[in-house]
Amino acid sequence: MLRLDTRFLPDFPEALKAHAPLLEEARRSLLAKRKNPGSMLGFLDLPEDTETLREIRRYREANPWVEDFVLIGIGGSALGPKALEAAFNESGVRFHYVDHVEPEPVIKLLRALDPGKTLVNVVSKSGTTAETLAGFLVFLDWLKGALGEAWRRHLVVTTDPETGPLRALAAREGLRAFAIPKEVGGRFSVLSPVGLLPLAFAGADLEALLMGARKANETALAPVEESLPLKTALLLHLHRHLPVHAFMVYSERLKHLPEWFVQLHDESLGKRDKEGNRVGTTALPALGPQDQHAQVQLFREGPLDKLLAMVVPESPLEDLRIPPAEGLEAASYLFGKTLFGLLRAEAEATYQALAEAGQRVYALYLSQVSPYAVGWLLQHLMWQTAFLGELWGVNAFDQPGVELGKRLTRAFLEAWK
Ligand SMILES: O=P(O)(O)OC[C@H]1O[C@](O)(CO)[C@@H](O)[C@@H]1O
Repeated sequence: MLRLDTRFLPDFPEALKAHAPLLEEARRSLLAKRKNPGSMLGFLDLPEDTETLREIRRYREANPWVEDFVLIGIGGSALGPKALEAAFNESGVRFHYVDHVEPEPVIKLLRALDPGKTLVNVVSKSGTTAETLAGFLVFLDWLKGALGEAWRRHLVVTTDPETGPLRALAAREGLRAFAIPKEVGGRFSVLSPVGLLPLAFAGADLEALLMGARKANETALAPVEESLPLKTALLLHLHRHLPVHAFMVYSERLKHLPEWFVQLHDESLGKRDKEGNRVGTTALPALGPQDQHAQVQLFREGPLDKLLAMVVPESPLEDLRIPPAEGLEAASYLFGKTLFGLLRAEAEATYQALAEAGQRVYALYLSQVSPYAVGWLLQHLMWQTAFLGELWGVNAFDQPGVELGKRLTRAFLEAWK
């Protein structure tokens, strides 16, 4: 269950009424694109794809020997699985993310792994990303060297259904490959095999995750006053003059979720609009309670240049009572309380303190950090982003601004050889 709280934004209900026609139009124009090839709205259909889910389950069951899972991918090809696996790993399979090109951690990982118990999953929609290909080449060589002809069983590819170098390699070598549907872009791919395959090895409840995402689809299509993603999109739209959008999550298990959100928000919405104006707000990742001791000072007394979203769980799956101890009277206010009670109190206190400071802040309450609620939250945020693309007049599904850096990297590598 996901619930929006805007109690510190008393002007919001009026604004929602006033902007209902604008929101209706944004939704209508988004959905009108749905059937156009290249509209990249395939993420809306992923929660219904039970066939892919079955295929992934069968693959997982056929490979019970996996003890270490190495995911090689970057950006949208890594951030979603990383966020979800950290929250829902029930299997004890160890996960390693090669979403960088720093040699020392790669060498350390290669030395620690047993190739016979390792599954390498290379994930890239395009199949051309330099960091991913570099990591893949290193691991491919390692698998071949250690396992001889058996290397194929230790490699699984997640890529475009038809095109790209990884798809071609998989076809030539007869490798097991899963498809990221054509109409699904990297940062919208967490509920495709990009996320589902690693999560199957993590033993997460994939059904519940997708069920939550289906609920988000339902609320996105609901009348404006009940449509959660239209409402949060409006909150961001009304505050677009504030340069920073802090996304603060009160859950250790969801500690990587803000990183996933940063890519979703910044890469989708930070661009030129149709008139050539620079558009976008900067998502700032924050974690509670840790960032109460790092960023909240700035949030309280620094510039009033932020819209803050706080993601707060309402109940724990399990809780732990804080025991008393003699001689530590300074902590007596904690005795007998629970860890979750403290977490909730801290989230509430920060929420109120930020509102009192004059920051614009709202909360998204998660019934629990469960696959269902988190699946709902992820799909909700993808809808929010797609709606904002309409409201801000930008294509939320491309990323022209990252191409020059890629071309220059290649030029430097060639010049330096
Ligand atoms: O999945 P790919 O094609 O390797 O891309 C990885 C990431 O690189 C980008 O294309 C550009 O940063 C992202 O949009 C994407 O998530």
